[in-house]
Amino acid sequence: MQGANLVGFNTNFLPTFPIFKTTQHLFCHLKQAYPTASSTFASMGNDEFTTTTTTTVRVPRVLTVAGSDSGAGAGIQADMKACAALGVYCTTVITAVTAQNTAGVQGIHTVPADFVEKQMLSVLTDIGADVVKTGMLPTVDIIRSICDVLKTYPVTALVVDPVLVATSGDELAGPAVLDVLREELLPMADLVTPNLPEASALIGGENVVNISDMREAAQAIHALGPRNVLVKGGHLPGTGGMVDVLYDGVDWHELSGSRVETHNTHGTGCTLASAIAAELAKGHPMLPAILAAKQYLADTLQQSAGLNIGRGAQGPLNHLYKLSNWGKTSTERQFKPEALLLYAVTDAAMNKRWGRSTADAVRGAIEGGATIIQIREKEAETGEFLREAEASLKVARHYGIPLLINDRIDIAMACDADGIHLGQSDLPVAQARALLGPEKIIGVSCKTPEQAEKAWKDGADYIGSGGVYPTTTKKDNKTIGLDGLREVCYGSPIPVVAIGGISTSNAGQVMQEPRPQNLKGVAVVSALFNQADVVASTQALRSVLARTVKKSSPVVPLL
Ligand SMILES: Nc1ncnc2c1ncn2[C@@H]1O[C@H](COP(=O)(O)OP(=O)(O)OP(=O)(O)O)[C@@H](O)[C@H]1O
Ligand SMILES: Cc1ncc(CO)c(N)n1
Ligand SMILES: [Mg+2]
Repeated sequence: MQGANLVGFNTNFLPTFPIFKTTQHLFCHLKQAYPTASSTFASMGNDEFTTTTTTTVRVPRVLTVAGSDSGAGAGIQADMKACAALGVYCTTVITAVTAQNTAGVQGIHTVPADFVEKQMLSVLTDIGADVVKTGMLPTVDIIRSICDVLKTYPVTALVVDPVLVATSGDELAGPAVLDVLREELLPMADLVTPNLPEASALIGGENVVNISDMREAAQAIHALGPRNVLVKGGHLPGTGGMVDVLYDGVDWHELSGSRVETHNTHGTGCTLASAIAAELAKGHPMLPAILAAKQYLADTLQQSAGLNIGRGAQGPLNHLYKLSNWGKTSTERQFKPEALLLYAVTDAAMNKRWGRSTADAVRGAIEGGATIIQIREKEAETGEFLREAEASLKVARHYGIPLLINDRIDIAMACDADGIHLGQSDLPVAQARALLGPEKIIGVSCKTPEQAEKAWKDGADYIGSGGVYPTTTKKDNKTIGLDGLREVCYGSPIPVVAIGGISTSNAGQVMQEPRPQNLKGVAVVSALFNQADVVASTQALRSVLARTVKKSSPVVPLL
């Protein structure tokens, strides 16, 4: 993940943005931020909210006035998805229907200005909008209609993305609209977001090809009336960093981030402008809104880099990657029950005793044939645990072996581990799933069939069951024996890994036939890590398992 860094941040900036235009608006935004607050706000004369203690949730609203992209990468479709991803309700006024895909624009059908106005009135007289964002505005009449409507129904902020040309190079609005854009719409805007060619067109055709040009262009566009100008650097030559230049009438801010190597950049401009509109609608001031939007765009670009949608040069983003992570569902990252065959659980004290780091222990176990790793850390402080987890994850990723974190969901999330292992008294599975999303692996320790059934119903991916034999690794741990293990296996259909006192001498017994079909392997600590040679100890256990679990062996090759 890379973030947007701010160069030359000026603290005078924040109060100059008129996000809270009236006291009334301030109350609205406070109410928005604290939707469960009761009638305090109402008693301050704000009749927009209920006067009883009933909770009313006021949803932040963005109205996008833009063109439809049939390929759904840019335009109205990008705007809706970006707003949805950021938790904002997005209404849509369509100015043109484009026949468009990842290769370019094949046709444009413009909506008559009076019908654009009709759509705007439908939205504004009923649902209303906190922020209006404009995109493709193909005719002078459409721009004039929008200005007229906005004069009658003013909003908290107006974000203008002066779309002239698509990423593909196709023209979306001719030079005919430039004058009315400059003279009528831009003076009403709180923010205008031209890319380099658009900045150049707005200032009369002078080239904008480097940061110094971007600064000058931003200032010249600011002189046309908008409160803030963000000149986007997506088209800057070179492969290094990405810089957008923001000018607020007083200072320039260079907002930098790293370039994501991807051809999936169709609609980045629309996405950025609507994400800014969404953050403004939530009540954030201009600069924080832009920074938050850039972070969202950077994360989305990163998450979409490997997607393969369409045959054209510029593919779309997965705006909703938090809901559906296409990059992961379609690859080997999905949990495979066979990965439980030889489950290595690290022990910090043991590693310390043998003078090895957790990452070295993990490497040894993987090289010896471990098929999944869990980092279990009972003593370390959070920062140290995270560093150990990150170093171990690097090793595990190198070998393509999943790595889970014991108990600590914060660590698992911070290092983007493959999942988490939870005990009965840890975070409930449902909450862990809500935090980690559908793709991460969640395992739960169970001693009884009832617990196993619950883990399954709550959405766990696997069960760890034991102690099968007495163990010294876990204090006060009840031994359930082989019979207890079998009962747990029959308690649910999800895969089970046996744990507790297992070594080369008894692993064969645990896995012997007849065996419940969902018993997939053994989890071990001491058998691997309380040994002088982790690789050799793991290899020894792996060959015992290979003899008993023949069918599983080919799935995870012995390294
Ligand atoms: N490959 C990339 N990696 C990181 N950030 C990018 C990349 N491409 C674009 N951006 C960022 O995306 C935003 C939009 O950039 P750009 O200048 O390409 O807008 P645009 O031409 O209006 O986009 P479009 O018309 O395709 O919607 C900018 O903040 C830019 O820095
Ligand atoms: C409809 C539409 N709006 C904006 C853009 C800018 O990318 C596009 N390609 N299509
Ligand atoms: Mg654009």
